[in-house]
Amino acid sequence: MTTTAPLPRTGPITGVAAEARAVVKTYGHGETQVRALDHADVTIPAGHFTAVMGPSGSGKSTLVHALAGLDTIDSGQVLLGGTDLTTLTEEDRTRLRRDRIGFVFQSFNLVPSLTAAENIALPLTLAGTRPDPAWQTTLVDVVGLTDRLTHRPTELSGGQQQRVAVARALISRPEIVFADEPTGNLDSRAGQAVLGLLRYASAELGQTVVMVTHDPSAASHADRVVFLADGRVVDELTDPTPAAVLATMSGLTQE
Ligand SMILES: Nc1ncnc2c1ncn2[C@@H]1O[C@H](COP(=O)(O)OP(=O)(O)OP(=O)(O)O)[C@@H](O)[C@H]1O
Repeated sequence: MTTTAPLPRTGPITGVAAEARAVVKTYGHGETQVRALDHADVTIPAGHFTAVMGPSGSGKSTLVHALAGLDTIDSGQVLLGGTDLTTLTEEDRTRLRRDRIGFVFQSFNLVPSLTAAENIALPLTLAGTRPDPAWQTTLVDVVGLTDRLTHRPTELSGGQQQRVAVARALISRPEIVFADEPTGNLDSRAGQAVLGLLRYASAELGQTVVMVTHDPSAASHADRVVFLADGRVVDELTDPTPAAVLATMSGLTQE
């Protein structure tokens, strides 16, 4: 990662980027019904790097999908900036995701037929706009892909593909970037590089980042970790260390 020049902040570093209020989400019906979120409350501060942890099945993905407008909820409120997502139509949510949110997935989700440069620019291409050349150059430099821009995903390592995905998530300077297990398919060195980038995006660019992870060491890169159990936020840590995250996780029980 090249960090020579100071970079412009992408947004405010104070205030609230997103909020879930008393969110309930159930799947299925009758006896097979599962309450994935059970009055979950969380506040995501703008410009911070927040990690979401919790035992398997505690509702992490469901919470992040609700915050990102990927899924509807049964009751409660989800706010992104000043927008209440629960009042939006499907079409408006789709547009909001495209225009205001960046995503990084465990499985990279790059378009195989496009080069790294084209993948990075894709959110803007889809929105009918073009990247700001200076910002694109800066991002490509930050993620260390300057000499890989004409490569297609199959010609890149997993770590390089995920760095393309991080640049793609940042290219439109979204209000919030959601990363769902971004290091889950990477070896530890490539994982460290991706975590370093997310941390850099937040600390140096003012980017709000929310990351779901199972890994205490990954979570310790965040400013704050929120812990879910049984569909609710039950604890949080500020300036986490891997040991503190592990200790908190050990104290959580899941049916
Ligand atoms: N589409 C679905 N249909 C039915 N049940 C679901 C669905 N998605 C999630 N669930 C259930 O909701 C609960 C919460 O799931 P969720 O994926 O949010 O948990 P998680 O904490 O992200 O788990 P993991 O760490 O294993 O990925 C689980 O009991 C899960 O089985």
